Amino acid sequence: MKKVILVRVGEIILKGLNRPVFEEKLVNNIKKSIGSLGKIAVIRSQARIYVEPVEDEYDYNYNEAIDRLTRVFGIVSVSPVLKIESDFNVIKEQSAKMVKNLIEKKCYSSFKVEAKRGNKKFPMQSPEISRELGSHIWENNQQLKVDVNNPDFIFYVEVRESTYIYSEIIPANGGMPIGTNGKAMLLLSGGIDSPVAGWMIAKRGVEIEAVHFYSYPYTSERAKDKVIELAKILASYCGQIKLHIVPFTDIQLEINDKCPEDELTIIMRRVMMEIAEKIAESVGAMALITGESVGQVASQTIQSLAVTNIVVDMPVFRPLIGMDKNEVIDRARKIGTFETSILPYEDCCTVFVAKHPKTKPRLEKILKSEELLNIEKLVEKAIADTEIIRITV
Ligand SMILES: Nc1ncnc2c1ncn2[C@@H]1O[C@H](COP(=O)(O)OP(=O)(O)OP(=O)(O)O)[C@@H](O)[C@H]1O
Repeated sequence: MKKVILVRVGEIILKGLNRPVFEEKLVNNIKKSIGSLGKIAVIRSQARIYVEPVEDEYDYNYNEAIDRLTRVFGIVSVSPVLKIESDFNVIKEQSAKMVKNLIEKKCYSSFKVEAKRGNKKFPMQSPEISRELGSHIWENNQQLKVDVNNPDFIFYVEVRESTYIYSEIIPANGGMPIGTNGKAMLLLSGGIDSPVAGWMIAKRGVEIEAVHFYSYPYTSERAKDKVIELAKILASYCGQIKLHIVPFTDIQLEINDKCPEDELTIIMRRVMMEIAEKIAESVGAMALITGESVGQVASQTIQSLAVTNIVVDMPVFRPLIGMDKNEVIDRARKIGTFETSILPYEDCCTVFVAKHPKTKPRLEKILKSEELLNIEKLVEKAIADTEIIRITV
């Protein structure tokens, strides 16, 4: 008898001839995610993946493994499953026991059994298994009634070489396995939006690195720790993240000193994009990601986004572009970044900020203001002094 986790995959099933490549990536990502929990095998079988201990009765941190698997992109759901011998007496005994445990924890009052027979050597057919097992479960748990139309829970039995019994299907995030869609560079602030933006693109199988602009001493060590914490939460989905912390103070002081006050934000944003693109190129990332959304703040009008965008050649992914703040907050809560994002530490964007920033900047005017700057060397120095932190779970 083994405590197994049944993993269901989503979109990669549609990948036709490329499917094995995607599956292999997913299996590797699963191994990386739970490898530290013990001697656990990851077995591919038809459209499913089984995560199971290498030895019978082997004890491992089952709940932690389930939790980690629900974060691996490419998985649509998981089920905690008991793998037992394909012998009907064993199936009956273990099923009645499993249901007893279940109804001690949850107040269920009705159920039905759904059986699937994959092993044609097994002497009973699926409807007979469902019927016989249903009545055995009921005899041992008479507070339950059978309801085939609208049961409180379904008890699943899959008879293959071995038999798998379970009742729970835990939804995961779906998406594509990380590493199947190239690499992108996330501009990660300490706010609510950019961690969600990074999560959404990572979900599509894109490996993520992150760049954070840090204006010490105008922003504190704690602001930096907060960004590291956000990157750690993202790494719990992505496996690992390389975080580039760029010292931005000298550049901000130069912009603050030489440029019109109402252009500070837009010019600062353009320099950030330029630096992020340079770092992205140096690590083989092919796109940038930001947490911008149309109309959210002055620097996110269409005119501002256009003036920001034009400074880089790489595609800029803005997955939140059409989302309302509330929708972003909901997502941030679900993925677990919200509580960290709202910690009240300042970001470099909030330190040097205009009272009335331009909402409709004109490119010619911005370029003219940028001529006053002498930042090429400062940019080079900021990149050279960038600290790299490798974040793993
Ligand atoms: N200090 C920073 N380091 C890295 N990227 C940043 C930084 N500040 C802003 N950005 C990037 O610019 C985007 C827009 O930032 P802005 O401050 O205008 O909006 P925001 O809605 O407050 O974003 P967020 O909630 O992500 O902080 C952010 O989503 C992020 O991608």
